[in-house]
Amino acid sequence: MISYTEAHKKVIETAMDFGETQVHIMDSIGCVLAEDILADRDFPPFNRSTKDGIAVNSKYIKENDSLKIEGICAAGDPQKELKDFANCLEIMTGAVLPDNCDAVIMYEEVDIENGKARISSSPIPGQNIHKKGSDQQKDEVLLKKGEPISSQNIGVLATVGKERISVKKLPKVAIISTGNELVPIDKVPEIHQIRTSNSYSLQALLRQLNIESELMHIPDEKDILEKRILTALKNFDVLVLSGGVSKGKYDYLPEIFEKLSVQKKFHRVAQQPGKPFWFGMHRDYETHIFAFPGNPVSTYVNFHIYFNDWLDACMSASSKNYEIRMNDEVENSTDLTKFLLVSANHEKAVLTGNLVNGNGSGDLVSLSKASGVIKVEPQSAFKTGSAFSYVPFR
Ligand SMILES: Nc1nc2c(c(=O)[nH]1)N[C@H]1C(S)=C(S)[C@@H](COP(=O)(O)OP(=O)(O)OC[C@H]3O[C@@H](n4cnc5c(N)ncnc54)[C@H](O)[C@@H]3O)O[C@H]1N2
Ligand code: MOO
Repeated sequence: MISYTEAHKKVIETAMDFGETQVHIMDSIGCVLAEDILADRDFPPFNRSTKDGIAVNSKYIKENDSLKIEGICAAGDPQKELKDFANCLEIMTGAVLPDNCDAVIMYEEVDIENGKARISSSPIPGQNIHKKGSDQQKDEVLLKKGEPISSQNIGVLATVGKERISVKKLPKVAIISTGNELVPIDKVPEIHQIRTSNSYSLQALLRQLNIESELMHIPDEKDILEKRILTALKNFDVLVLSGGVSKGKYDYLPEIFEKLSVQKKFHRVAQQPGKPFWFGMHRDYETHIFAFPGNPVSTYVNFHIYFNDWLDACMSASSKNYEIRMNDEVENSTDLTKFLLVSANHEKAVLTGNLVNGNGSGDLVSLSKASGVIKVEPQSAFKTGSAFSYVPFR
């Protein structure tokens, strides 16, 4: 059995590039940019008024002058021109500063009467003007290839006219549940049966990562497992399985993978939950297999501590590291790396957490009370207030 650190390293080592694809701007949130996004023009593209008021030429006017109003510059009007430098033009926020003007005085500082504007102070050149190119200049890189696209980035993409964007392609994933005790969620289970909750948790997690996936259920029968897993290996980039990898008489998956020539990278990790995790790759089809143990907490935690980091590596994105201070004493007297469920809070800008009590890795409702897990090294004990590496669920 290998350690969690070794297992994690082996998973990350198999990360691969799935190529690029073009998506509509509104389907790009959360995707990773596969192209640099350049400024198609200066930002702002013209000297832009930041106030509603009057545009003037500061060199030709002084305090208490009464300036004749030549006209109005609205946002959306092409640039106008101040004819007489001692006059002014009314101007609206977002309008192009007229030619021969170098300052804007806001309405609150002007008295307008009979087509004239009296000013109470001398304007400073450049006041209330958002200067052309002062934010960014044409052809500057606004968003870098490799950056994840956030909602803040959407406005930037829109303003440079990128309706379709080149992003990193995400893997095609099949979620496979195994086990004769499982029934679909629209069926009422017999007393000895349960509904297949892991399939939906996994699909939800993948959806949060923008990955659409296909659900499959395969009964515990070797011939059917072999046939259907072979088909899935040929048609998907990743198979995420839950269940069927431990020591049970019907835990056929490791032997089926071997029969189908899937290269085993490891089976079983010195960790809890999630010890019976099986991970491998089919060389010919380049399909990755994450076969998570069936207990719901094991499946869910393993997805976070392996799959998420693997996907980040595939997207050349760096995984985030969080630290949390625990309000409880924490102890791990086993030889396994433990991942304990915690509920986290922000206290004075510090992330703090409390242990979530649960009934082990079969207690899926305990997951709903948790916001993530902390990693606790084997044979260790910590006082209240100690810091841990934290993996958030959301
Ligand atoms: N002799 C041993 N027995 C077990 C060991 C061990 O080391 N030696 N490890 C235990 C650990 S730890 C785990 S975790 C489980 C994992 O077993 P499997 O991966 O083989 O999973 P199953 O036996 O098929 O199922 C376990 C449990 O999970 C439920 N399950 C499975 N799939 C789903 C699903 N899609 N949705 C909801 N729940 C699911 C299943 O009904 C079982 O209750 O093995 C221990 N045993
Ligand atoms: O490790 Mo198993 O994942 O505890 O139930």
